[in-house]
Amino acid sequence: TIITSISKMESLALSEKEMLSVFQTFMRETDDNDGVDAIRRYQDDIKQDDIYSITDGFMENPINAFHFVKRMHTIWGGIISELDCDNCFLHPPKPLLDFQRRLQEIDKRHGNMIHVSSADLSFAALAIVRLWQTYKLNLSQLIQGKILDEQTEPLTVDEVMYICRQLDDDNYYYKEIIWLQELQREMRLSPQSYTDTQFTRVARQLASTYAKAEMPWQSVKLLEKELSVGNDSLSEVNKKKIERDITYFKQKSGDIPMGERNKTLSPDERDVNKASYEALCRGDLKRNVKVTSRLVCIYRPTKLPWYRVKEEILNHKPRVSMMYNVITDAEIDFIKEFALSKLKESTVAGNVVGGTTNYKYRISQTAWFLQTVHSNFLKIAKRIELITGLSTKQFPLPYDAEDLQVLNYGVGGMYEPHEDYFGTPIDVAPNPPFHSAEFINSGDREATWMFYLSDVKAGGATVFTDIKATVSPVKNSAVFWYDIKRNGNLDDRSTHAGCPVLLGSKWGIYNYYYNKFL
Ligand SMILES: O=C(O)CCC(=O)C(=O)O
Ligand SMILES: [Fe+2]
Repeated sequence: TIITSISKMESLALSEKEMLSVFQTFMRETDDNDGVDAIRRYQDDIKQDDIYSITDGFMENPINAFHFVKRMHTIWGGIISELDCDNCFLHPPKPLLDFQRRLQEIDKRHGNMIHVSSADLSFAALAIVRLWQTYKLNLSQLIQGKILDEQTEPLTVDEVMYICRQLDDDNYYYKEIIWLQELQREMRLSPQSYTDTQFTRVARQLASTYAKAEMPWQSVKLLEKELSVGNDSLSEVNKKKIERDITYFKQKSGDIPMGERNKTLSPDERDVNKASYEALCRGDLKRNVKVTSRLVCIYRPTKLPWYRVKEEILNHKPRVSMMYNVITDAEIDFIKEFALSKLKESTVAGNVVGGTTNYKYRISQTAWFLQTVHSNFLKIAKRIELITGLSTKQFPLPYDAEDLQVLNYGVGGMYEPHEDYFGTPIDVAPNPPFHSAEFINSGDREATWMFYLSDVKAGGATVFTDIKATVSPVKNSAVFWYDIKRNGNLDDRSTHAGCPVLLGSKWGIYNYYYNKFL
């Protein structure tokens, strides 16, 4: 899926401009008598201004990204499925075949990305909810297209309803109700901007959600209110629909004794469990002064007398440090460019779930590189070795260091709390991209190094959930920590996460070093 990398989406936006131009050619070469109206009709949906307004950084705003994914899926996806329809055109005219061929060329040139699926759209919608929840965004502003101080196109009623349906599919009724109520409130502030059918749809969805949350008497109440408020403006058809719903929900309420109609809404268990992690992501948790008063910055010596690194010690047990100015802008530019076309969906590593993608858990794309792939990679591996004192040897086998992973996060991209160690010997159940031969006798991941290749405008911190530390990405720096104790035991205080990216495109290079204990 495309939404797992912001930078991939930026490339896709370039393809869209080319798609528009071949569509325009198709429009010029055909007319109403060619029997291709099914495609020509899309002319009205395509807003050239929207396509041309995409400039640098556009996709770094999740609302923009959502609008874009929606357009790619519904409009371009619609055109593509018309073109791919085998029985629709018995004698396809030449311009149609040309159009089809040109789109395929664009697709091929840009890495086969132009098919944006309904799954992409659903993930983008859920990303908006995740960001709202994690960063406690103001929902009214969010619906109006505003995140922090960035204003963009508002979410349409359709889009909010779509987001609500995604919540519904996952049984997140509490959140769905909050969203629907906010939407209803927005709409009532300027009723003239909406149709009575829109009001009816929102009210009926809200009623149905209340019923699913086992409060059908609330469904009755709010629909009755909708009838009285909208009395003059509702069409007969919509009134009928609402009346029918009222009868239905009254029946449902009938089964529930009056005394038991005091249920109130409460947040979903799944969200309650995440509250402290989310507070860390916002930087809202204060650490114990006993711990923080012992934290210092040092010039960390290396084997080279003239090379010292600015180290900010963020925690002692286990040691977690930020290292400043350890990669140059030139190296960063090279590596991003080098990695972009090789990015693939990130998998969740480990012996148990190894090699699987899980979009509830991790939303990013990764490219893996041997150090020898280019001198720049070898150079940064050597630098890490110099600074940490850990061996980064890859050959001869076994590895002391894994391949370098270049990573770019997606829309609302994150990596939920986890440990980097495997906990069991890696050669037991190796999974791609791990190859058994390289890891036999390597041991387990004992330390993690992560370069930040970008600043992140908002969100995207690396947080340690046990020691309660929040590390905000700073371009050119790196965070370094130990996952295994000196005695070789796994250190469960190393649990950490990459928080959802709110605004920006987060890039990193990750590297893991092996002990020989297991
Ligand atoms: O991106 C981050 O901040 C954390 C990533 C991480 O923990 C990992 O890739 O293992
Ligand atoms: Fe990690």
